[in-house]
Amino acid sequence: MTARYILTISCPDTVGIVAAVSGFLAERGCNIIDSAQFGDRTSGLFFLRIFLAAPDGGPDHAGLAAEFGAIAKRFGMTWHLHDAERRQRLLILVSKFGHCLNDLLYRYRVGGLNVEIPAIVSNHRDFYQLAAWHNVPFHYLPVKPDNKAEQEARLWEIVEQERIDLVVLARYMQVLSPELCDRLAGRAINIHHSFLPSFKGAKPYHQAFARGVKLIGATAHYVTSNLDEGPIIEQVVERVDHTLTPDDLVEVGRDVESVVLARAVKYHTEHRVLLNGAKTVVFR
Ligand SMILES: Nc1nc2c(c(=O)[nH]1)N[C@@H](CN(C=O)c1ccc(C(=O)N[C@@H](CCC(=O)O)C(=O)O)cc1)CN2
Repeated sequence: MTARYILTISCPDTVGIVAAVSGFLAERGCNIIDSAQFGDRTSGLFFLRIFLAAPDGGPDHAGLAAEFGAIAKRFGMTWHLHDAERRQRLLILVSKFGHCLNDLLYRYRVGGLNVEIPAIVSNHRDFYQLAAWHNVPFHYLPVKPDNKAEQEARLWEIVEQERIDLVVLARYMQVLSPELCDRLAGRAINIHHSFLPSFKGAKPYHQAFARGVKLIGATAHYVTSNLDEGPIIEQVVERVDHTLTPDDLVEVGRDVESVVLARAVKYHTEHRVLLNGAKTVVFR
């Protein structure tokens, strides 16, 4: 079967990057199936994503990567050559609200996400049966006032034991420590139930009700030690009005949160998201 890869690149912007990369691929008989690029004039950085097919009998993954090194060095690239067929391994974290977890598990079941989900972790037992129904191991890791470090150590053990690529905070209502955020930098995505930067922290729907907004939304972002400040991957808004109570806003928000988180997980696991400082470039 023809090997397919996704090449992602970021580097200082200059003339000749696309020509050099496409020339490298053409010389090796690689076919470009899809390509997208962006030059950020503010940061002076260039971003490129190429979905490619390599010829049978040509260089394998390691061979292509080794040969690409010279070009990468010439342009000072941060780059990755991903196996397009490889399913990323997800760890889903959840607390008491299960709509995002339920949505992700259904998309996984019907093949809407090219991933594996070897584990779910929760600080509550509420979704033990949902996990069992989907045949996904469930780990109950309660958080008490004096056990945060031990709880996070056990969480990290699961990340390592299950060879986790991406941690998804699907309404996980515990703040991760700076140490864990550093270990999971660029591979932990949280769904915040507001249209950031509005209404950070806990209870954003009550804040929205009190403010009388006409639009509410949800934001998927990478997790950093600065609460709700991580690079944004996806946002969606929905119109609301004066007739809706806080509980009504929570209900409207459930659907928006589920869609936003699922899109962000899909974009990340398809290597469509590149970090650009405190922001992202998303090749949708
Ligand atoms: N390091 C980070 N950890 C988490 C983030 C983040 O951005 N950086 N996002 C949160 C999710 N979240 C909002 O989206 C959020 C969750 C929880 C809280 C909070 O104040 N939690 C209290 C405990 C609440 C409880 O026990 O129910 C706390 O941790 O003291 C604020 C925002 C996920 N983690």
